[in-house]
Amino acid sequence: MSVIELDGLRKEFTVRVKAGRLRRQRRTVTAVDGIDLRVERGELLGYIGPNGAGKSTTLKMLTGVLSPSAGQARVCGLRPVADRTRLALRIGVVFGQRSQLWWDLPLADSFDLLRHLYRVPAAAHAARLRRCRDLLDLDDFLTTPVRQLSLGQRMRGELTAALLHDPQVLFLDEPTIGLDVVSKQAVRGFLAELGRAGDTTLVLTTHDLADIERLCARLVVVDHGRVVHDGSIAALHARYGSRRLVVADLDAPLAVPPQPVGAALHRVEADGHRLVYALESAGVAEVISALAGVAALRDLSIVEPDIEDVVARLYRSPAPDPRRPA
Ligand SMILES: Nc1ncnc2c1ncn2[C@@H]1O[C@H](COP(=O)(O)OP(=O)(O)OP(=O)(O)O)[C@@H](O)[C@H]1O
Repeated sequence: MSVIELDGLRKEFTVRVKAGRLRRQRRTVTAVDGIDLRVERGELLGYIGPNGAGKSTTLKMLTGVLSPSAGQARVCGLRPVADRTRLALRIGVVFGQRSQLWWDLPLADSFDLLRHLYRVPAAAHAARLRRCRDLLDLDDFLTTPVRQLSLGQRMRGELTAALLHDPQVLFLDEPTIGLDVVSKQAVRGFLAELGRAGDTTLVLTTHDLADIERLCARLVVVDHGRVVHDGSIAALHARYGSRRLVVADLDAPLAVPPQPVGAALHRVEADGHRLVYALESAGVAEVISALAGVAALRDLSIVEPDIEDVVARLYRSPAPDPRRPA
């Protein structure tokens, strides 16, 4: 059994829109438009899409906050809405914009309350808290009231709070939003460590693609409520033909730049002093040897394909045809 099973999951909202000076008309917004998905134990899944694609609505259905309009969701074998209380013991949730901590209490007291709420045995609680304290550097602010914590400190507290009952699945909605680089690294490092342990399934939605690159072996891209890509980041690059680039700076421009087999001359810059090759079937060595025979090389660098570029191209492509599977 997969940890997450979605079959034709759909959510429609009815909204009232202005139709003239006084009249209002009902309109149906399809936020999630038939999602089929299987996520296995220990998978780290990036769930991304442009604004309004239906990511949060999907997470809300998976965590029992919203009922689907059609289709089915199973998380840890449970129906998220009908079995919400039992599900709460098996999942952890971190929503960047919302808190599950007690605002006026010191962070440590929130953790203690959560221990009682989830009925975690004292020894197991202490061991898990110790691990989070070490990995997330919590000790400096454990006695600080939550409302006085910085955003980065609070997020580290939220992650701890979501994990103290040892959930099978952790849902994270924009966990690094608004964090500085150091806090981002701390959060990503912690999640990577959690992923390496292999027991917890992670579902991560984010607009920060560096989160995905650092953490997720599998990427699901949604648009207009439908899945438009499901696979690795490498598969996404392959699908959109993004290639590694070799940037060669020359002492002097060449009248005829070489054309190594398996690499395309992508751009000529700096009045011919810089040649940029896109690798197709050739490797970096072939480009270097083709250049070394005819030019004096001053510098050489390799530019990996940029996930931001390829995802932007995917977001700009036309809306998926609802009659065709992604
Ligand atoms: N409660 C609601 N009532 C009406 N429409 C809603 C409601 N919640 C979401 N929607 C609509 O459903 C669509 C999907 O919204 P959702 O918040 O799931 O997108 P998202 O992918 O999480 O976007 P973002 O990246 O901006 O957070 C949007 O068109 C949104 O306006």
